[in-house]
Amino acid sequence: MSEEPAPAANSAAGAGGAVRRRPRRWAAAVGALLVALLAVAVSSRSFPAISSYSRGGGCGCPGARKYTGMVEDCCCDYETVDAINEEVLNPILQDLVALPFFRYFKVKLWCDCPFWPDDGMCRLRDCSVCECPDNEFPEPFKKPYSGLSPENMKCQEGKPEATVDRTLDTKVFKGWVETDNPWTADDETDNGEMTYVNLQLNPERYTGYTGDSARRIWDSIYKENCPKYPSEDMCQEKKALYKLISGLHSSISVHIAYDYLLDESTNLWGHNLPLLHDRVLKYPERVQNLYFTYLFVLRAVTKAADYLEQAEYNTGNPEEDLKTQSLVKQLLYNHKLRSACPLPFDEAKLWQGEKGPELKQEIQKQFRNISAIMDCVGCEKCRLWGKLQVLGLGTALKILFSVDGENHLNQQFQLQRNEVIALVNLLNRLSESVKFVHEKGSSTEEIMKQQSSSTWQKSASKLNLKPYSAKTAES
Ligand SMILES: Cc1cc2nc3c(=O)[nH]c(=O)nc-3n(C[C@H](O)[C@H](O)[C@H](O)COP(=O)(O)OP(=O)(O)OC[C@H]3O[C@@H](n4cnc5c(N)ncnc54)[C@H](O)[C@@H]3O)c2cc1C
Repeated sequence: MSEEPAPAANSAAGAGGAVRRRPRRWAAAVGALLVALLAVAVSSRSFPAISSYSRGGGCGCPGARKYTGMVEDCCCDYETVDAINEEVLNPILQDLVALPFFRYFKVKLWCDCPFWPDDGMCRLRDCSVCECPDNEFPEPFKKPYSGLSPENMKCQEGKPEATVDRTLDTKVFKGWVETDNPWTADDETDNGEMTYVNLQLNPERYTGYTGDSARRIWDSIYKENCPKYPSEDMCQEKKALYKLISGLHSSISVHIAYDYLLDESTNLWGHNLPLLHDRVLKYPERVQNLYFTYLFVLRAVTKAADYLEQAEYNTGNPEEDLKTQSLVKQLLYNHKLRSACPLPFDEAKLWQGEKGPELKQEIQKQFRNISAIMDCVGCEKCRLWGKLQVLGLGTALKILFSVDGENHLNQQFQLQRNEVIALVNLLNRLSESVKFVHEKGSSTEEIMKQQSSSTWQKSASKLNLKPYSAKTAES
């Protein structure tokens, strides 16, 4: 696997503006215009259906797939992942996460960073999370009448003054237990500081969180907790941890590109395909790691099928709850999925050597650290999704590695309600990323190849504008 080149300065991210800088309106306008032009160029092209896309020639001819064959270290190929994702998994997951059981996530949002002082670097309203009033929860989640007016019944983004009652009714957790997850920092049992968030009202997208603060988080994760050694020096297990984090990172970048603030002055949101290219597509390894993480989490979900099938999905709304149960079953036992990709990832190959138990403890500690670092993310919405997705990964790790001698889940195996919510939402996020990369990947790459600096110069001269430079900005 090739080493990644040093990161280039990202013009697309620059168009969104750096943290704490005054926006340079004309530069932002040109940037937004170019992004919008590219988005139109790409979206006006016709995209073949999965089957013809998969059939592209294997000789570098137009239409050939860039990613073919087995996803590295997994047991399923790219073509199958794309087809199954689009036809089966993505539609089920999209419906599932919109249902009451899966849309409320319990999270401690205001946390002290255990490693360095908080340096909130978020500049957008979209960075902050809408915490939902207690009376928006499903019936069994409710505490007795709270006296809030009907206006407060809906969670409204951008209303930081909205009263949030954080009292929780422990009956909510009926049938669900509070158990420790050895893979994550112990966040779940401390109910007093938890709040419920409606994930549907807080989509993961561009927030403007960037610069030193974000960089420090990723640096600390990669350098201290899952370094990428040269392949030959890296054992399977450490390689898997690196790939999981890198795959998650790719997915976060894809979501930023998918839902980006193209023009702040008109509040225009849309796809930022140059950003997708610069942060993900340009590095094949990042795409590969995204597919790896998706298959890893999918394997965890299917491995826990018996447990998840029998879990209680009670929110006090029988119709919605029945739908939840039915969709969970469709997800777990879909025959197309089971026959096309019966074992997405083979976890039995890990921890086999003499040093297996020792290694497991070491990697568990590193992952717990990564989970604790999420408290240092300086943007509330990024922290919410960072915490949810790291908990989802921790849950996948717990499922895959809580096994008896026969590699079945051991008898005492239990999941918390929040772990199940995190796991399914994470799978949905990854599924969305895989879908977007599959749909837009090759055309974006093709256009980016053709797009040279001359395009920029042409567009800039038409508008009688020059590309951004510090000098012109100051003058
Ligand atoms: C937990 C977390 C959640 C976030 N959520 C959001 C969000 O919801 N919305 C938002 O707008 N911003 C979010 N951010 C910020 C976002 O991830 C970027 O850090 C930010 O946009 C700046 O991007 P960048 O181009 O500097 O590179 P970054 O994405 O910060 O990457 C830093 C460095 O890591 C390496 N790298 C990048 N991608 C990969 C990969 N896939 N695998 C391996 N190495 C890689 C590269 O060397 C790169 O230079 C989040 C950050 C964190 C830490």
